[in-house]
Amino acid sequence: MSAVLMESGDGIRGIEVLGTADGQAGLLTPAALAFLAGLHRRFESARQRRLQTRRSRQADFDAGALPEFRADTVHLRAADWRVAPLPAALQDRRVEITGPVDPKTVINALNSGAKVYMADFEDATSPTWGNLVQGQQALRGAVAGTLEFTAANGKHYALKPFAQQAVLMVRPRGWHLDEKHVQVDGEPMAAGLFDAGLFAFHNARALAAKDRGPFFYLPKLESMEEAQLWNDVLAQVEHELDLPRGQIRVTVLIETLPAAFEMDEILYALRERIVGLNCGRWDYVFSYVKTFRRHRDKVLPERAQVTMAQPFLRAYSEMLIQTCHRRGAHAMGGMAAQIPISTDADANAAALAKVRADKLREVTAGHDGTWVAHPALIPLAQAVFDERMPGAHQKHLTREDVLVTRDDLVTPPLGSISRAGFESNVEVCVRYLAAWLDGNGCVPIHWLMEDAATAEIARVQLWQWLHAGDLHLDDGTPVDETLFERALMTLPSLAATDIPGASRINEAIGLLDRLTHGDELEDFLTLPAYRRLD
Ligand SMILES: CC(=O)SCCNC(=O)CCNC(=O)[C@H](O)C(C)(C)COP(=O)(O)OP(=O)(O)OC[C@H]1O[C@@H](n2cnc3c(N)ncnc32)[C@H](O)[C@@H]1OP(=O)(O)O
Ligand SMILES: O=CC(=O)O
Ligand SMILES: [Mg+2]
Repeated sequence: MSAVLMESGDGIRGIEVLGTADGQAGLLTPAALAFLAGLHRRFESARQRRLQTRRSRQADFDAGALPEFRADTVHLRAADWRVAPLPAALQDRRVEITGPVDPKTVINALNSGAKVYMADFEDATSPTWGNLVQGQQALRGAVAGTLEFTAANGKHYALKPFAQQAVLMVRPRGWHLDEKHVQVDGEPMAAGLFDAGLFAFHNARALAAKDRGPFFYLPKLESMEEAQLWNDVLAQVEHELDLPRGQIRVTVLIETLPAAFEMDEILYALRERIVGLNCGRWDYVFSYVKTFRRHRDKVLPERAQVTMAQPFLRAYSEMLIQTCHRRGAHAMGGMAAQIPISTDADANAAALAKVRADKLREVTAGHDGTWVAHPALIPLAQAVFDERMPGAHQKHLTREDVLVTRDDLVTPPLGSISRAGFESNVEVCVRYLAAWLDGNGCVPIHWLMEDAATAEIARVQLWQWLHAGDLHLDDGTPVDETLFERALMTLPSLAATDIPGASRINEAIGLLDRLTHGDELEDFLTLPAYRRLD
């Protein structure tokens, strides 16, 4: 790593940029670095306090406490208030495509015909320095309308005219992650502040001039105080960039179990800029397992059985719809993991049928839009929403029939763990980790989209199953070290294949082995894995 120490007397003293990537000088200008350092100095201690609160809340859960609706905000839940009116560009969000931030994906997604493209620095991006710099450059080119790309096979990619493009939203990384390549006064800056701050610094005025934002998706929040912190950050960004207050708009992912108990509160904390909540189902399941890591009575069945039709997930999504519609916000659905299967027509039809059923469930329940993983799924999702949702949204569906209690949200579904389910968790963890370490944050594995959220479910389940004691597979086999080691032993041969990240397979096996055997559950896979990047 090389270091660029900015210490002229021009207000950017103390900023160190570690690592080099093509084009970084044009992004990390002295003015941009000063702006980022200002955000760090103003908000880092508040971020650390919020992370400490997460740790103490988890200690309570580990001691047997259950999440509960807050007593100190009853008045806020009971009162009538609505979020600020939504901008025209975000009235109709029926199909949103998400994807990593490399130039080809950015162009394909913006050209895809979806209403929105969420450019993802979180679950779908491995945050190598090169990926981050390239992603910020691609997004800057996209906003300027100049982004082009030529692939190694010679295929050329260019943007469609602006009016035909999806609306751009950006998902910065969550509060838990550091960006180690930018150090301020000797501390790594918050990854989310780096992603959102740098994007806003270079693009906010151009987007505001077109009434297009900036628009952000905020991931992995756990409380209204964390939402308030984002609100403070974005108000400061608006102030420094001379944007009108409330110009920056956000959609918040409700993808942690604690946040499900604070939906109203999160909307309230961000009421001047929030436009919707989204059911981030994969991180939500991950968070459920993590929250109840020490609760023997809340062990989930294998990943494939934990579908949105399970009562605890249906309760969460219906409560999200009810809450959003009461407050004038969009209630966005989530992502089915199936992707098109190019090699087998029957399997492809079955996969598409699962996606269609998922979208039908969402639109029938009252969601105002949904996510797809792949451009080929857009027509399918759009057809389902067009048929059932003739208007731009369906916020008139107030879902007053929904009554969700704490027990509805925390009661686990019945189910089992098969040998295939156990082994699949081991394989997915190893293959995903290997790809991530190799710089690829979203990969197809057995024709399912796997990203940091889906892989996390597999990882924390393995830890919980092995630490719960006295669990058995559905064929009676004990869930123990022997079962885990046997499953791991089959995987080193993957290093000789051409799957994404093959060269990092053995490293991934070692890391999963350590994570699964640890006495304490690591909060995020990406924390130890990030120490190995770059
Ligand atoms: C839990 C959550 O957080 S969900 C959000 C995070 N997850 C995501 O964003 C999923 C994004 N999806 C993807 O990355 C990909 O679709 C994958 C990895 C699942 C599958 O990728 P591939 O196997 O490469 O797909 P495939 O080969 O069928 O791609 C065909 C074309 O579609 C493009 N494409 C595929 N997915 C996307 C996408 N999400 N956005 C834009 N273009 C895409 C490919 O670039 C390729 O383009 P080309 O024909 O110009 O070369
Ligand atoms: O970010 C989405 C999720 O499901 O997790
Ligand atoms: Mg997520």
